[in-house]
Amino acid sequence: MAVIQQCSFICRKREVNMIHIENLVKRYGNLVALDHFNLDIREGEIFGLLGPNGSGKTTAINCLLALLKYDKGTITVFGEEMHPDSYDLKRQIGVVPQNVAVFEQMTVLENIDYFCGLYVKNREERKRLTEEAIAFTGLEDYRKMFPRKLSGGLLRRLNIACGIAHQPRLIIMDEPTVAVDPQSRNRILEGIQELNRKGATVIYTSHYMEEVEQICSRIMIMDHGRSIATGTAEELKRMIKTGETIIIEGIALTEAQLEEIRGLPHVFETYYDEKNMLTVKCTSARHNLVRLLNYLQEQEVAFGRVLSELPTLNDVFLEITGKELRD
Ligand SMILES: Nc1ncnc2c1ncn2[C@@H]1O[C@H](COP(=O)(O)OP(=O)(O)OP(=O)(O)O)[C@@H](O)[C@H]1O
Repeated sequence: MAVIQQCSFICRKREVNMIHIENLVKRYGNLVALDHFNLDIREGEIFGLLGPNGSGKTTAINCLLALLKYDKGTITVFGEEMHPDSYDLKRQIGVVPQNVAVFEQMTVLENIDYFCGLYVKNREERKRLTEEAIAFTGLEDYRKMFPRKLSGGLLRRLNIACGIAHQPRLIIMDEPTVAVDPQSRNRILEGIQELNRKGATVIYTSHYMEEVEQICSRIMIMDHGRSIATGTAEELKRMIKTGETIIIEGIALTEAQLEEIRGLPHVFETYYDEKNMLTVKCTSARHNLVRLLNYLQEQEVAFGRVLSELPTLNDVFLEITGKELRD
C-alpha cells in the first residue's frame, strides 16, 4: 500500500505544469515580439524552444523571469504568478543567459561562489555546491583563472556553472552552445541531460535543430512570436506530408521521364536542377526508394550517389512556414 501511494505521488508530481504561459503579448514599440504566445512545461522535461533568430525565444524567457514587462497575458511558474520580486520562485530557477555574464575581475572559483551565494548563504554548503559545479562543468584545472584567459568553450562552461551551482529545480538555458567548439558543445549537451536525470526541469532555447532533437523530450517550434507546432520530435515529423526525401546525384533525365517520376505513387514534389541533381519528396510509405530505382533501371538511366533521408525538424519548419529554419 505504502509503495502504491508513493508511486501515485511520483506520477502526480510529473504531471504538474511547472510553467504556464497564456496569451502572452509583448511589443517593443510597433514590433510584436510575442503574439498571443502559449506555453506549458511539465516537471521533468527537457523542453526545447526552437526558432530562427528573432522568433521571440529570448523575449519569452525574459518575460517568464519577470525581467521584462509584457502587454498582455498570464504567466505562472510552479503554480504561482511571477513578479520581479518573486525571490522564493527565482531561488528555484537557474538561468544560463545567451551572452556570457561573469565578472572579469573575479576568478572562475570566485565567480561561481558569488552566483551561488545569491541563493545559498551558508558558507560550507556554498563551498560544496561550488566544487560540485566546478567538477560538473570540468573546470577543475581553471579554478584560479580569470575569465579573459579562458577559451570560448570554457567561458560558456563557466557561464553554465554560475547558473546551476545552487542546484535549481528549473534551469533555463538560452542558446548555451552558440560559438562553442564541437567538443565543448557535446560536453554541454551531456551535462544538460545529466542535470535532467538528477531531477532538474530544463528549458533549452536554440536555433540548432540537431541539438534540440538530440536532447529535448518535447519541442516547440516558434516563428514571429508564435508557437507553430509542439510535440516530441517524432510527433512533429508526423505532422507534415514529407515522409522521405530521396536525392539522386549525377542523373540526366528527359522531361518525359521527369513527368513519369512525378506520377509514381506517394511522390508529391520533385526538383531537378541544372547540376543534374534530382530531389524527390514522398509521403511516408514503404518501398519509395525501390520503386524509383526500379523505374530508373527500366529506363536505363545512369546516376551517381543516392541518398534517402527521413524528415528533419527543418522539413517541419519548411512545410509549415515555407522557409528554412536557418534563413
Ligand atoms: N530590446 C529590444 N528592443 C526592440 N526590439 C527588440 C528588443 N529585443 C528584441 N527585439 C526584437 O524582438 C524580436 C524577438 O527577439 P528575440 O531576441 O526574443 O528573438 P530570439 O528568438 O531570441 O532571437 P535570437 O535567436 O537571435 O536570440 C526580434 O525582432 C528582435 O529584433
